[in-house]
Amino acid sequence: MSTILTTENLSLFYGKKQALKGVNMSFDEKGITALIGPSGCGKSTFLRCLNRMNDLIPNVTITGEVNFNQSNIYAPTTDTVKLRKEIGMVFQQPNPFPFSIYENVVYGLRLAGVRDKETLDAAVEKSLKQAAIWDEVKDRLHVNALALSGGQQQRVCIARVLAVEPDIILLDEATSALDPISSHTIEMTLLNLRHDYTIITVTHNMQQASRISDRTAFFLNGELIEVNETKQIFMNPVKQETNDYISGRFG
Ligand SMILES: Nc1ncnc2c1ncn2[C@@H]1O[C@H](COP(=O)(O)OP(=O)(O)OP(=O)(O)O)[C@@H](O)[C@H]1O
Repeated sequence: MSTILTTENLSLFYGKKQALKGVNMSFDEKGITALIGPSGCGKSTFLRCLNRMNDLIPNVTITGEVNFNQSNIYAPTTDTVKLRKEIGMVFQQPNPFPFSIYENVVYGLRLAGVRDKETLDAAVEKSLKQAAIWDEVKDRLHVNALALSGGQQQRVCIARVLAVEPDIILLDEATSALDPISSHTIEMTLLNLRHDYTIITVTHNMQQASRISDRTAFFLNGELIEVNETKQIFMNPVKQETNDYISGRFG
């Protein structure tokens, strides 16, 4: 299996406060990695570093490297719009644009200048099928996406990311605002997508991490404490802190 993404000595400061401390981590192509750890340990901060979403926050200083396909995404020449297509992101709160389902899905393609209706139609069908929502919406593609349920909106957001054919999908607590049935549907969707995409997901839900992820990384106070196959992390962690966390001693 080949490595798609690595972080090297990655640190991040919000003003003077250090939120990430020299994180070294590598991600193989395909499969799901879950990032777990107590509130405030830096999981979301780390995730946002992977496609430069922290650039949008004032007073942030980042040191170290994030290498994607062998080049550092923090190089001044990086095209961040292109980067965020290659490394797409799904957020905690479903955030469809106030347009039709169809226009949400083709948004990135239109921005990239795609105009051909057949190409756009095909992308809509393919992405909505991949996001496991095609059957529910195929007869109302021109309805406003905001009219859908939260779980459906989140799957439209996943389809919007998929439409631009990313290599990596980042999810920041993407099911935590949803009801259990919608969460389950998204989990099933991710389990199908893991064969074709590299998926990195922040979750507070340890059952979810153990159900869906291939690898799990445990963070504490801005440090990566341990990363390994999910079974190993939950059954036989190497570090005492990991053991304490997964056995519910803190967090
Ligand atoms: N925009 C920001 N400005 C200043 N400090 C921030 C900002 N975002 C996060 N932090 C701080 O950085 C630390 C790490 O936060 P982060 O949100 O990455 O943790 P987390 O593990 O994802 O937490 P949670 O599970 O609660 O979402 C926390 O102390 C947090 O207060």
